[in-house]
Amino acid sequence: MLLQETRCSIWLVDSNVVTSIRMNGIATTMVILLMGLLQGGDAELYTALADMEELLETESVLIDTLHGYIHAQEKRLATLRRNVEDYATEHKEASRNIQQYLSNPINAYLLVKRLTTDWKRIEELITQDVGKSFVANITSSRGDLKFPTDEDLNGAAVALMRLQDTYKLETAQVARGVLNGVQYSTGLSAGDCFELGRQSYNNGDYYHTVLWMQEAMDRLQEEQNRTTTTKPDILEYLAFSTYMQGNVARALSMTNELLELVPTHQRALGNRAYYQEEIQKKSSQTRRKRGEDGRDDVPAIKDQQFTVAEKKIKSWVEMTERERYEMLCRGELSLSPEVQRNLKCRYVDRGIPFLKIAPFKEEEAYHDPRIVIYHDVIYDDEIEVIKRLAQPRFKRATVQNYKTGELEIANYRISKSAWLQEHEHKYVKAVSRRVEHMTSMTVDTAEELQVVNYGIGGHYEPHFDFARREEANAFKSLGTGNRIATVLYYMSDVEQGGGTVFTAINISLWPRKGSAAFWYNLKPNGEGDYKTRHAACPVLTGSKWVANKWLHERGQEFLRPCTLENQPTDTDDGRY
Ligand SMILES: O=C(O)CCC(=O)C(=O)O
Ligand SMILES: [Fe+2]
Repeated sequence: MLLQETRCSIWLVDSNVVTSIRMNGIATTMVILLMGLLQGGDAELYTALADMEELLETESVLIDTLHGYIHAQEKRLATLRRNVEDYATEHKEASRNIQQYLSNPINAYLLVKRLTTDWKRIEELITQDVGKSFVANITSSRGDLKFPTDEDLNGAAVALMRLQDTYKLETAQVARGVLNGVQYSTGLSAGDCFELGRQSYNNGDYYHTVLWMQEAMDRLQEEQNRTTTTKPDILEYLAFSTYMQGNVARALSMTNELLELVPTHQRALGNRAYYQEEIQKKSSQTRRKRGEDGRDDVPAIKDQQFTVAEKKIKSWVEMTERERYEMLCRGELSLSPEVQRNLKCRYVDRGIPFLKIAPFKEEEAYHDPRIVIYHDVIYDDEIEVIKRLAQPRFKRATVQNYKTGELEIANYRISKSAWLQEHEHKYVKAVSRRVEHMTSMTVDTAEELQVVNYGIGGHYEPHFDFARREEANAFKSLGTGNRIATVLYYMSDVEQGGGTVFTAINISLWPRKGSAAFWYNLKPNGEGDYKTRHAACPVLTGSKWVANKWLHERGQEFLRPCTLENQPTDTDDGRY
């Protein structure tokens, strides 16, 4: 069980805001997440964890079928064994005194019978294809059973690589079933590692191919019954990927090792000649260069070390957004103590009678842009109903192509989602309308409730929720203007990973079942606030469920009066 930080321990009512206290480092136990309900869904099973539960159902049918097949085979073999034993006994009897045996007409008859009808029956037993009916059984129920496709296998492998990179997971640790120091499963065999390497290879990802083929090799040395893969197979992939990574000498030595094991390996023979030629070409080029300027153009080891050292001390402003995103996902960037001190937690009632009895718990996560978290604003029974309604309608989440305005699937957004309308269930309506109390805006012009479930490595890379000027067509058909604000309900805890991170202001929000994050995407003058750029980190372990409510500009004119001025652009820590 992992611990998750939450900063609020004391909640103060509205009137006490000025004197409210910020508390740091209070740990709350996160609940390990159980997967959602088992229902429909479309292709691309790996994109939502909830859909993958159906694969366990498929596996259970396969296990039953295999047990049935083995049982039938055992029965067949037992009959054959009995028959052969009978034959042997009679034969032994006959061999003792052949003439005497055959002089008995019954024996003579039985011998003939054994070699005619009895043998026919045995022949039938031997040639009988018990397997066919079992395979036919699975094939006929294929319509009901969900089978993953090769695309699913590839998607799941790519997701694992993404997790490995984002969370800096060591290959050997992952192979042992350890994720971020937590032991989860029994681990991977050499053959499993080989398959991961092969998937990476098929994607042209030679970096991960090398990592996983190397791991396959290490695992193979440890495995007692080395049957899950073979050394020559690993060496072949390893050598070529090492070459593609630019290390010809190493690729050559691996190919030589392969040829020692399989001297007639045709591809290896061809590759060896090619690598040798490459090495020769390179060394004559280097000789020529040295002759010209008297020095080697390979960077000195010292220079390389300097580059690495330089990387380590990069400030966050110098980092790429990708680097910041990954650090935020790992929880490695946090707000300065001065900024944290000014963020408050308070009870709010907004003068609404119902909230006077049960006020919202509002936690400030950032000031500019203002991002707040409301705790305990969606209840377990509401979550269960919403998940149950959404899952049969799940579709791979889409993104808008900003040139064409078309919705399409993209690898930078991997999840499944469904839209729910208020009239479908009183809970959908309640959850939608509650947003009005949180935001003091109307949801009359808001989009329907978007329910999202993230599968293995599911994520959504940095993006804006609002449409930028160049995306003029984005919400045209809705006729309600741009997305003025976002309310993001968290409908699950996430055991590891799955944070919502803001890459321009360096904050990470960690999903907590029952909470909701709220922020304005647009400044009061209607311009998009680029500081709201955010992302959903890949889910490392657990299943992540969220629901989006996007509010639009229309109808908010008197609720959030616009100004001609922009909001101030400086954050209170002066970093942006
Ligand atoms: O799932 C999250 O944490 C964020 C999702 C998000 O940004 C979106 O759906 O637009
Ligand atoms: Fe978003």
